[in-house]
Amino acid sequence: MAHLDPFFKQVDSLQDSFIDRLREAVAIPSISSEDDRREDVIKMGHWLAAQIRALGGTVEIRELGQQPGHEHLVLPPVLLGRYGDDPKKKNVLIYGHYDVQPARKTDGWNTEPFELHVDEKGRMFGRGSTDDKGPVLGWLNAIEAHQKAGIELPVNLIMCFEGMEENGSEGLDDTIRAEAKKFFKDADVVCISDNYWLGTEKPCLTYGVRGCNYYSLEVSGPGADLHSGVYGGMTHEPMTDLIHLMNSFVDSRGKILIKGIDDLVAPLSKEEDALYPPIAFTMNDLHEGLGSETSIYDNKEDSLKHKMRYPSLSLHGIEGAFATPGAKTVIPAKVTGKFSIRTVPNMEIDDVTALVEKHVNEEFAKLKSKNKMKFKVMHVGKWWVEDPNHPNYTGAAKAVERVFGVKPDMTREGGSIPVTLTFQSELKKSVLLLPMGSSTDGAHSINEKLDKRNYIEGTKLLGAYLHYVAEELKQ
Ligand SMILES: C[C@H](N)C(=O)N[C@@H](Cc1c[nH]cn1)C(=O)O
Ligand SMILES: [Zn+2]
Ligand SMILES: [Zn+2]
Repeated sequence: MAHLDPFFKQVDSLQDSFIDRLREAVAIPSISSEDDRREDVIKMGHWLAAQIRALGGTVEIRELGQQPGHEHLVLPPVLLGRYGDDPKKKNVLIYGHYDVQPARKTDGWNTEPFELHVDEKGRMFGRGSTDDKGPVLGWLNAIEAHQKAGIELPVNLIMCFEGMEENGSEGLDDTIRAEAKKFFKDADVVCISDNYWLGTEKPCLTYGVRGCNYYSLEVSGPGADLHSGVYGGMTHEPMTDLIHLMNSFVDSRGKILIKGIDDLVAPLSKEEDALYPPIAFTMNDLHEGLGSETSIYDNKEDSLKHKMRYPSLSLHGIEGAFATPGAKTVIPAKVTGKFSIRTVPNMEIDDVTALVEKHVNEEFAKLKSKNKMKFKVMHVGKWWVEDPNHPNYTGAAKAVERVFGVKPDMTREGGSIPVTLTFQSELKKSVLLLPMGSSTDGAHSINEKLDKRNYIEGTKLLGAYLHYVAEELKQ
């Protein structure tokens, strides 16, 4: 595919303007989980639609109405876009999200999270740089570089970009179901760039994700926060009860202590066991990503299995807890613990929830507390696994070899992208995850970044993939 060379050249010469495009995107604090940022999420959706239109694409802005359970909030729109409409070409459906996780400088960022900061090593710091604004813009960059190189895209693009991915993808599944036989009806394959390489050097193709069941647990008792000197020892304390419950879920080696969870996990076959040793990943890669040597397992195979094919339970935080510096002698009246379980084959969402709820009720009963406890499901998304031998994957593997000169690792993602399963089951088409960012990008963390190399070579990869997958689909 010699005709890709002028495209690659254009990507190189346009790199400064591609970085400016990312700078503009990062400057919009589109945090989907914070009520007072909802306007910014909507603004970001409109900014993205304008970018697509400026490149000659069309966009329908699908409004989703009020957010269920939070009726004071309007859901950000889903963007349904198209670029190219040639009936002789195959159609690639691309998905991404334009919302981001929360970020404040005071969380420990070295630079302002919503100002793109490029350092001397080419690391581009900013919230959303790798998750998922950089990859989404990679698709637009690829279109622009094709135009400037005078090369036609070999496929039509169908686009689906949402603004609630980091907050349960509210409203998206219904849109996909409603559009499966309409807007998405011509899609031949689906490609999503919204996850990460295992390390920093070798690209990967990802054929699975873990699911995520996210829960909250509220414990309340006193009518208001109390003075611990005046009432301590005389009342059931909500925080004490909550800490007991939160401590009963998982041990410090990551073993889930909720009865019955392990029985839901598909057994490891010999064939699957053999997939892990060849993966180019080292304990150093893991330690670099962790920023420490606090890994539970001391070998890569066990580490990878516990990321890719076993469940994990994480404790995320406690609302209402006294969390600011100082030494306030308070008994919080109401505290809400938040935790989630990353699920894997064959764990069904409702079976997991039933076991968690039973466990919580039994543990709370043991406390004989007069406090009130409320267990809630905040959001759920199921795991997904795809056939990695489909032409969607062989095409992508050829594109990786062309751009990076290596065969990609085949991985399953530890994070969750519930829409993968929705696309697979509603459209009955192959879904591929083709990541741009690396393991050290710090998605969801402080100092999130995307390396310039990953952004620029990643843009080439997304463009090259369209050519190779078009070829593979012809055969
Ligand atoms: C992998 C993807 N970029 C991502 O970060 N997904 C989120 C989605 C989510 C949020 N709540 C539950 N799932 C994740 O895996 O945390
Ligand atoms: Zn993401
Ligand atoms: Zn994310």
